Amino acid sequence: MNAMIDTHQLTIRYGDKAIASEINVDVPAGSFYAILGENGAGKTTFVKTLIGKHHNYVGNLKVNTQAIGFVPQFRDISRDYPLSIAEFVGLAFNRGWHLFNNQLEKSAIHDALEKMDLVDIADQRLGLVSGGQRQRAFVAQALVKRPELLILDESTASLDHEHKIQLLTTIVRLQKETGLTVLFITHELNLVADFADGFLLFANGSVTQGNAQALKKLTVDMTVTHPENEVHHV
Ligand SMILES: Nc1ncnc2c1ncn2[C@@H]1O[C@H](COP(=O)(O)OP(=O)(O)OP(=O)(O)O)[C@@H](O)[C@H]1O
Repeated sequence: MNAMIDTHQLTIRYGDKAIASEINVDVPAGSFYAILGENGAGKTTFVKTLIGKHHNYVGNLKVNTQAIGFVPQFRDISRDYPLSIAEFVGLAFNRGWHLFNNQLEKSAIHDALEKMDLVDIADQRLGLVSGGQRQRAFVAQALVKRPELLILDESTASLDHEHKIQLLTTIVRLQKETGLTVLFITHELNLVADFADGFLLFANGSVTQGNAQALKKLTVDMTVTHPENEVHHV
């Protein structure tokens, strides 16, 4: 299968300090990969490198698409945020606050809203909807330009269990139906162990790649260590 992401002896740094060294990974196109590791292990820096926002690295990095949707970890949306969900999703076209989207853009916005099950509430203000609906809107905005690679940075972290499952189910359905490649940064192995095709584990300055079976084993091992059932320290 074609690789979506392919690295060879990739070392990512801040200044002179290596955050992750000699990374050799190969993420197949169309797969769902969990990105795992403790706080500060380098996951976010790795994805910033993939999307071209972090340039301090040596070695080889190939990302086989320019069409990348990224949902960052933190977004400050207060209750008085003025835009509706549809307007927020339309910001992907970068027209600032005056939203005059053309027909093609409008249809792409509608598509993204549909994919994330947001059509019925598209006119509601983003600041006033539930946390789960807001996360879906963030993902919809990342989908507007029809990416081939979708990267989510802890998108389920703030949600209750039911909404975590709902969001993930939608994303996995999209991945299967459209051949999207998904990188999902998470601390919750239990959440992804049943359907991820593989994982990249950031630990001790290096990265280990594993398949679905290895992820299940890792999850069992970690759940024994962390009986609260949510794994925060890999
Ligand atoms: N702008 C920066 N300058 C210098 N060092 C940084 C900068 N941003 C992050 N770091 C360091 O790089 C390391 C990796 O951080 P990164 O945010 O990539 O980790 P992470 O695995 O995404 O963590 P988390 O799970 O907390 O989001 C950390 O040690 C962090 O302190």
